[in-house]
Amino acid sequence: MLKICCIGAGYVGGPTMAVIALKCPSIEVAVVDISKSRIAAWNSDQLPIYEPGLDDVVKQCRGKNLFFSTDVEKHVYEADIVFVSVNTPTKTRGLGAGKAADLTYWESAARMIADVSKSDKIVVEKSTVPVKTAEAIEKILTHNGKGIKFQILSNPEFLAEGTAIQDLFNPDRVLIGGRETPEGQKAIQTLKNVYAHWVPEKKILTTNRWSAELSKLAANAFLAQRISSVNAMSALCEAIGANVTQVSYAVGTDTRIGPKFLNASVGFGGSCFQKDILNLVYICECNGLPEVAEYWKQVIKVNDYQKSRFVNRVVSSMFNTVATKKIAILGFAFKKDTGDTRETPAIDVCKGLLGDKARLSIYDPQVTEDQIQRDLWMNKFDWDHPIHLQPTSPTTEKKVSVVWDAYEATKDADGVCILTEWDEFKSFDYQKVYDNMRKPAFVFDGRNIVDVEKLREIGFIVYSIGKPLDPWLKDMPAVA
Ligand SMILES: NC(=O)c1ccc[n+]([C@@H]2O[C@H](COP(=O)([O-])OP(=O)(O)OC[C@H]3O[C@@H](n4cnc5c(N)ncnc54)[C@H](O)[C@@H]3O)[C@@H](O)[C@H]2O)c1
Ligand SMILES: O=c1ccn([C@@H]2O[C@H](COP(=O)(O)OP(=O)(O)O[C@H]3O[C@H](CO)[C@@H](O)[C@H](O)[C@H]3O)[C@@H](O)[C@H]2O)c(=O)[nH]1
Repeated sequence: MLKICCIGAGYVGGPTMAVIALKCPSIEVAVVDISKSRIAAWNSDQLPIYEPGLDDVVKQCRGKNLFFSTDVEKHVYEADIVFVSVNTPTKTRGLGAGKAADLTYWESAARMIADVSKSDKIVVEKSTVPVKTAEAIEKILTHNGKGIKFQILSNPEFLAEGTAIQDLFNPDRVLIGGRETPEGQKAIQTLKNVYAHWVPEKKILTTNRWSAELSKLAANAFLAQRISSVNAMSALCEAIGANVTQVSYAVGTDTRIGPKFLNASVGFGGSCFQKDILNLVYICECNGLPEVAEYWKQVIKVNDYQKSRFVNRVVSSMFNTVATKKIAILGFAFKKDTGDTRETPAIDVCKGLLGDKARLSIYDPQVTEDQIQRDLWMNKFDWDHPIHLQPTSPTTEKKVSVVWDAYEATKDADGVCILTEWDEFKSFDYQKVYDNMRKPAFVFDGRNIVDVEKLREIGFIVYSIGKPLDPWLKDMPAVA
């Protein structure tokens, strides 16, 4: 029986391996992690991540051909194929700080593989890594002096959170990069055979390792660039009275452009886009391409601009101060259908409002108070390390309360900010919300999900990204 081990039981390792186990009953899959609490959660009824459809897949395979364990060395030793899906955060110190990927966890996983292995193995890069990481890892693995042969493949993951199971069941493509030698091609074929259990052959692309590594960074940069482009247009729409939804629809009907990923928002979040673009920028700079680096850097600058523009709108609309005012924050996760808050725009918006001394009442159906409090006080990039290495939750800050009921969050509030597009926010009883708020009552929709006209009829002053401005907002101080 072919044995697979995946190092890293996170948002990628967990769902990816669960789907491999489901689709390949003849393969034994072990997912290992240094975090005891995470593994305990994978073995319980309360999985460590919220992902639609995941519970069902895990329940079908766990204990049969899918196992979660902290015995990292045993499972690596036994495996034929070892996936590495550990954190690759942005470096906070030293060379390349603030841009380059920190490969500490990857390197320690590679050294451990070299130490415990007694048989030949295929090692698969699942984490998103800088170009040429496979080569560097190969050097660590092949210097073990034990004569064991390793083939390193790059197999980047393209799933998006909130739709991970659908994405894994029906991927646009599976990308496998390997050496162009006969041994490299054989390893590619072995991994291809795993995916071929459910992915049509024409969707399994094979390349050399550098192309595979770069394609992952490039795909994320292209996706994020679309969002920054439409967000840049949203600022212009507000200035001239156009409607960004109409503009992006008109633009997206051009089949060369396509309609997806053109929703204006308060900004993109998530653990990948910013980190991977910074990584790409660093690689460009290291390869003597400052103009190319500058081009991609702009995608992040526009994203930061969009978040601060939103905060400025809130403050300027409310008589240029939110000090002591209660602002309800609806949604904290970086997108709907996930409890993940890594790099969520809500962090920057909340910090901006707190900087102006607002009181916040936060509601998100999937994010805990502990997580929110930690996010609001953690340093940049600290969030992307294994959980047990992250700072613990600070003492509760009086200006932030976290509640489990959206109506409670909005009660007696001066303003409401919608920061995640949870479906439930679309079908709210906004009359009830209005009746229980202080007047004038403001709604700032960072996701363009509310019916603006209906809310204005109720009496709200409404700001919606990239939409013609409410007459109230037009007379307010200029927004930076
Ligand atoms: N989250 C996504 O949607 C997504 C999608 C595609 C690619 N990626 C990439 O995949 C990688 C993992 O991302 P993630 O979101 O799953 O991260 P994560 O933080 O959810 O999971 C990583 C896990 O690795 C564990 N770990 C770290 N070092 C270890 C070691 N030496 N031995 C055993 N376990 C170790 C951590 O404890 C953690 O549980 C990153 O490179 C990321 O860029 C993420
Ligand atoms: O039109 C859009 C689409 C998305 N977003 C925002 O962009 C962010 C990222 O969304 P999404 O890409 O759907 O989620 P991720 O889980 O971050 O997935 C991205 O990052 C992963 C990690 O590398 C990749 O595997 C995926 O292919 C890539 O889509 C979120 O804050 C969204 O709200 C918008 O603002 N407007």
